[in-house]
Amino acid sequence: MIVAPVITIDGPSGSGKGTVAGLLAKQLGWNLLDSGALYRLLAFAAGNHGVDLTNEEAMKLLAAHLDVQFIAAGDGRGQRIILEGDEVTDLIRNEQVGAGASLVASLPAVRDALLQRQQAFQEMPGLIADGRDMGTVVFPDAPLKVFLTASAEERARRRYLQLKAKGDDVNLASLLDEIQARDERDTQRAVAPLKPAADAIQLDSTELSIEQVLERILSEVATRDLAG
Ligand SMILES: Nc1ncnc2c1ncn2[C@@H]1O[C@H](COP(=O)(O)OP(=O)(O)OP(=O)(O)O)[C@@H](O)[C@H]1O
Ligand SMILES: Nc1ccn([C@H]2C[C@H](O)[C@@H](COP(=O)(O)O)O2)c(=O)n1
Repeated sequence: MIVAPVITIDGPSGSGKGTVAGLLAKQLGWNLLDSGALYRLLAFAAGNHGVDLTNEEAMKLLAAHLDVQFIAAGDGRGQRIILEGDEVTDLIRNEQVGAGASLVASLPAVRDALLQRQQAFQEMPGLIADGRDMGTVVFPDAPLKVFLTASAEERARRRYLQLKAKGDDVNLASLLDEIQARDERDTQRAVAPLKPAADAIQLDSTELSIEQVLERILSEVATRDLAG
């Protein structure tokens, strides 16, 4: 049986995983898994249904029955996300939902409930998967694993510019605090903590442009002859 190749991109919030994963998927014509969106959707759905984010049994049920569709927009806007029939693509992209997602993601039963759903994205001709545990837990046999980092200050600066461009009222110091709190929770949790896989390539993007990061990853794709 031919197995679709997977490129995993893990790293902390704001390091550029989602941006680079989307560009890579587009360039290679591969499928895309934004695993963080699943945790964000869960936190968002819990809010809609009045479920307590720390209630592991209730969150596990919500995860198992999450009605979500990822649709490639095909208009340069990336993928659109539909939750229970409603478009929530932009609604899940704020630090409040991100913090809720980080909380929910520390529950082992929730991670278990989402495992197979994530692995089902592995289809031909290939998959780009971004998150925190793509290379360590979800796709441990991936032929190319990238761990993308940047300093917390640079990540907060990027997030500030991103949210400001959307018209959000944001404060750089609070964003830095939120990013550091999320780093702490994501790296210190007992189950599937954020860490580089032993065989991951580590890329610090603090002083690299998006294009430079993409170029480095594409050169690894070529070296490994992954794109056929
Ligand atoms: N190398 C880079 N240089 C400058 N800006 C960047 C770089 N990489 C990403 N960005 C910008 O930083 C912001 C955050 O990037 P992105 O959403 O891809 O990060 P992320 O790692 O996926 O974050 P999260 O895990 O929280 O979803 C975006 O506005 C993106 O355009
Ligand atoms: N594979 C993953 C993906 C995400 N999470 C958690 C931790 C993050 O703080 C939160 C939101 O992710 P983002 O959209 O910011 O990438 O979800 C995780 O634990 N494992």
